[in-house]
Amino acid sequence: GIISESQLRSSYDYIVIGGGTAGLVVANRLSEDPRVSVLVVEAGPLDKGENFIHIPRFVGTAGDGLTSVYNWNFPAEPQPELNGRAINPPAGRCVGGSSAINALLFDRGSINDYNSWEELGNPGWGWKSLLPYFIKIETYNHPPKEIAQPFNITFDPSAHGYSGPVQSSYGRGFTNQTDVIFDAFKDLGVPREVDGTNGRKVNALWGSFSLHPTNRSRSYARPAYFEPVLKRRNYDALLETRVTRILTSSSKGGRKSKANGIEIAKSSTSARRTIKANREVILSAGAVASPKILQLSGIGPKKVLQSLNIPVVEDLPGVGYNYQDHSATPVVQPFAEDPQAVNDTIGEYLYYKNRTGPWSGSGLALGFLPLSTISNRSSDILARYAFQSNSHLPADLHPTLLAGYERQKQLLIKYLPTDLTAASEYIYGGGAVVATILHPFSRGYTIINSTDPFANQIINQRYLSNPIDYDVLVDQVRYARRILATPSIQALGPLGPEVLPGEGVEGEEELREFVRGILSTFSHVSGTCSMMPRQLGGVVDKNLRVYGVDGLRVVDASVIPLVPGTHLQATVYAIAEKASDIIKRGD
Ligand SMILES: Cc1cc2nc3c(=O)[nH]c(=O)nc-3n(C[C@H](O)[C@H](O)[C@H](O)COP(=O)(O)OP(=O)(O)OC[C@H]3O[C@@H](n4cnc5c(N)ncnc54)[C@H](O)[C@@H]3O)c2cc1C
Repeated sequence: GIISESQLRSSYDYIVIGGGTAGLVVANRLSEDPRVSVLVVEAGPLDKGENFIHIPRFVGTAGDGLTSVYNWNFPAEPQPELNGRAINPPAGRCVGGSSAINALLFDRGSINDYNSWEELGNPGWGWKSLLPYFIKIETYNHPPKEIAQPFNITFDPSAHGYSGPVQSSYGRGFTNQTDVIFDAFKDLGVPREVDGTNGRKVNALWGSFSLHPTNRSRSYARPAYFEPVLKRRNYDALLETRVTRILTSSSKGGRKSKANGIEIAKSSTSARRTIKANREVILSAGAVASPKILQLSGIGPKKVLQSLNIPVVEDLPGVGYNYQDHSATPVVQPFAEDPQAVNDTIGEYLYYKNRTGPWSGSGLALGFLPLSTISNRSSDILARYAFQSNSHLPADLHPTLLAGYERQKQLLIKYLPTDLTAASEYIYGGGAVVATILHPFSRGYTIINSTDPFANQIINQRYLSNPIDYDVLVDQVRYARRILATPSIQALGPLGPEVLPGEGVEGEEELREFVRGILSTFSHVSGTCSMMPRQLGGVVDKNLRVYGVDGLRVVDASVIPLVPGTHLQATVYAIAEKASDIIKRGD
């Protein structure tokens, strides 16, 4: 159960750092064996059931801005390619982590996305191996006839799970704007897929939400994986406590280190305390915090550690590097008066009456479009990428990281021309098309510049540092305009003039300037403790074990070596379920 510091045992078999999306899965599965003891340490509190956590109408608002209580508020570096703007990556800071504040989209990437993980040197991580785990996490609730028929919501029953912890369903707030983008895609010749969760995550398709099917509140790691097992006597959760360091000792004649516990603290000034791990420490602090904790523990790029006088436990240049994210550009032609603008008085009434109406959410009609669909210069873009020099990369990049980027490049060049890999995602609502780049070529990093665990780390996403990303983003904006210009969208009218990028903003350079001013994050940070061979800059092996340190694994979004063309939560849950099986087997 939830314990106070005074109730801590002096040791546990497994210690899980971070009670977020992945951490709560691992703690749940490991504690299924009553003979082992499990401790989860989470920095944040339990949420208090606020509307902004639970009601679809308000999703996203908990992650907004720098003031939200359940957001880490990590400050990032100003980005030279974004006119000096900084984009702070939101991240959940409560039981459930980012699954408690995300935008509820519950989907999977394409076959190619996961097969490329396997091809990066990770046997057992392709689509076929992951599908059983995608099925295991999910209870899919078919859309009822009254919405499935008028909105033609199709699905592939064989791709879904029906008894997993996470509820996947549709709200009841459907309007004629919900699926109008499908009509626009028809106008543009984009095909419809039956279901994007069966590995064909391309073209026009419906997406469901991580939403409870009857009370229409968020289904996240807390109700799915935490609450049901809290009574287990071998499961302790310590909240509002930060892990400051992983403790290691030398073993095997001093040649290899071993993780044997953690250090914790309530605040920067409070006394530190240590807890022993008899078997393993599992690091699940998320893609921003996990590399920081490794670096604070002496596991990371030697140069960074030595500059701070941190004793080097293991020189791993990849820790904090290969930082990837999805970023979005809106194109807006607003309604003179939006006929579907949410009336909150009616919305609230319907939600509390019978969980219907606009507050209950809907389904999402999405476009996941291949590069050749959104761009008429796709082969030119890929050819230039293939023959590009490394001048856009930091000059002192470690050779293993270079080798890893090179291998990722080969895979992107192999898959981006195919019709089973999406380059951009499109969503429409309220006069706006939001377009998101799914396979960016730029790579960033996050490194510590203080030995104080309570100090901020440097987060430099290096958005658009690879100039070829501009071409994709500019063409993605042009294609969004084509969507808005279709007869289907125009018939929704009366519409005002385009406000973003704005009428007359046409030339390549003008559109680049628009992108610099508007690009925002889709909060899909990944890659910072990549699962890859060590010679490719990897941090963990295919069993998610940290290279060179026994008894230590990373299980969260940071192990994703190449960001998939999808929203990340289902993928993170699936990784954590697979990891739990691996840990139980002792592989
Ligand atoms: C605003 C937002 C919107 C998103 N929208 C979607 C969406 O609609 N659909 C989708 O599929 N994905 C979405 N995502 C992405 C998805 O939610 C995340 O990729 C996923 O939840 C990450 O899981 P994780 O386990 O890696 O990290 P998290 O779930 O973030 O868990 C990490 C946990 O570790 C804790 N922690 C960190 N440091 C310490 C420390 N030192 N000591 C103790 N605990 C610590 C944190 O408090 C947190 O609880 C969104 C993400 C965000 C932030």
